[in-house]
Amino acid sequence: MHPLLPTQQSLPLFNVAASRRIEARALLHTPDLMARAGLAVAKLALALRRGPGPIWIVCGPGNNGGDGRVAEQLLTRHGVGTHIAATPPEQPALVIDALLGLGLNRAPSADMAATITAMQACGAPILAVDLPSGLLADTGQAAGNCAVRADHTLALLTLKPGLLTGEGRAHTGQLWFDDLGVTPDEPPTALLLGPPTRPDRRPTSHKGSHGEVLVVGGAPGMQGAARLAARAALACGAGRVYVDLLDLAADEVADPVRPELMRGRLSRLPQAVGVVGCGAGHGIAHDMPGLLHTLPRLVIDADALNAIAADADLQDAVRRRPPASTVLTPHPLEAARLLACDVASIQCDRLAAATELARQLRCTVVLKGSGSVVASPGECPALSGSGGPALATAGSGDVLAGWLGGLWAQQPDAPAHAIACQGVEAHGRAGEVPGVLCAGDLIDRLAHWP
Ligand SMILES: NC(=O)C1=CN([C@@H]2O[C@H](COP(=O)(O)OP(=O)(O)OC[C@H]3O[C@@H](n4cnc5c(N)ncnc54)[C@H](OP(=O)(O)O)[C@@H]3O)[C@@H](O)[C@H]2O)[C@@H](O)CC1
Ligand SMILES: Nc1ncnc2c1ncn2[C@@H]1O[C@H](COP(=O)(O)OP(=O)(O)O)[C@@H](O)[C@H]1O
Repeated sequence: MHPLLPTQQSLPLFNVAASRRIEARALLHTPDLMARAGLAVAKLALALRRGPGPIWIVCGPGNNGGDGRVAEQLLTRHGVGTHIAATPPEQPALVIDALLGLGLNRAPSADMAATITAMQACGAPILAVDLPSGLLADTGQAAGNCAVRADHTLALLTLKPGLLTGEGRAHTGQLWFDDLGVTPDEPPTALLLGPPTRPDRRPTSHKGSHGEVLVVGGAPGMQGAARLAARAALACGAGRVYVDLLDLAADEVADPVRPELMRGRLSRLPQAVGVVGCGAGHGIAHDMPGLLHTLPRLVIDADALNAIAADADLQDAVRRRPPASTVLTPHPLEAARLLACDVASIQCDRLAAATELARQLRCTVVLKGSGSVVASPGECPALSGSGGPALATAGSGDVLAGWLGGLWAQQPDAPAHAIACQGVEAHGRAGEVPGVLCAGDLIDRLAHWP
């Protein structure tokens, strides 16, 4: 067994209803699923325990608790000290959280909440069985005020989306997976993104082979955002990158730090990939009809999203664009504006929110944040398990938009969904560093990744 992330391949994710169906069919020919689950838990517990103390196993009323009890029997048979109770032993070497799993259907009862608090306070590392108790498998939200913050989570039978999006990453710790020898026999609810690829660069290629990007944004005082996007597109390998800085005199340089970048205008670059909205302010609303009408491939971010949210005609213009030609990259607040709701409504079910926005505007949506979601009409939604708080800094979203533009310039025939999946995963993996990653440094890491 090894930690799941970063994944070496794309993996299917299943919500509660699908996991239940898969489990029911598997039990017909594999009745010892719980024995397999308990064995997997016991093996991992042996590897993770710290110190000579007993392993504290907290078992709930359902099959999640059943997995814990099987693990307890196996560990005892192996000569390992165990303690099954709602209260801790002296100096436990590990806590196995088998209180609540897939069957969580309401906020934990007061007794359970007290046990969760005791697990958290006992000082030993916590291994959650299948799901951290109190975390909803479909959405990654806590069902009540408290959910276990595990150091490790061993997902069993299926991987659930809530382990990876919403608050999931804050509760699961290191993620492990055992499929219990069962191959899922139905389509996934979503896909966990595998390693991203980069476009080939043929030995005989020239800059004209790698496409053009036009970044439109950068109102006065916010030019950095547009420049970050343009630098990211350049670092990604786009052949030529132009910047249309709003309200900057036409003879000023695009970017004093990167002389490779050029000034450009929509009228001269009707075939470029547009990356629009980064640091654009309200002024971008005026340019949006022309950009939406003209450019064959568009990545729309930040203020351009706000302009669309505020204008039904622009929303219609987005919907009328050819299929698979538009990517929107909202963070949760921008998504809330586009769906006319609040951030909590977006975050309480990120997969559903991204899918609904993609349906309404008939385009690809990247809902950013921990566990970014890529949703497009007619596609299985994708979830990224990559990225982390090092990316929670101004400008990292501009870098993503520019990187997507750079990828698309080099792969003009690729559909929006494929570009978004490649870019989101590359951006997340490049952003996995301790501490904080400034946006400019993120571009360097992306350029040299993998
Ligand atoms: N079957 C197998 O072979 C396999 C099973 N597997 C394992 O089974 C797990 C799923 O088991 P499960 O369906 O029994 O659900 P589980 O999470 O144990 O909880 C249900 C119980 O909790 C209760 N309850 C719910 N919410 C509550 C709350 N807030 N506060 C208090 N109580 C609450 C609920 O009560 P009720 O709603 O009925 O009142 C019910 O009694 C899965 O996660 C995995 O670990 C896998 O290893 C694969 C093989
Ligand atoms: N905690 C986190 N975990 C994973 N990714 C994150 C986290 N915080 C931020 N990010 C990523 O960083 C980027 C931030 O984008 P955005 O909010 O638009 O910032 P800005 O507008 O400042 O560029 C998104 O791609 C988002 O997914």
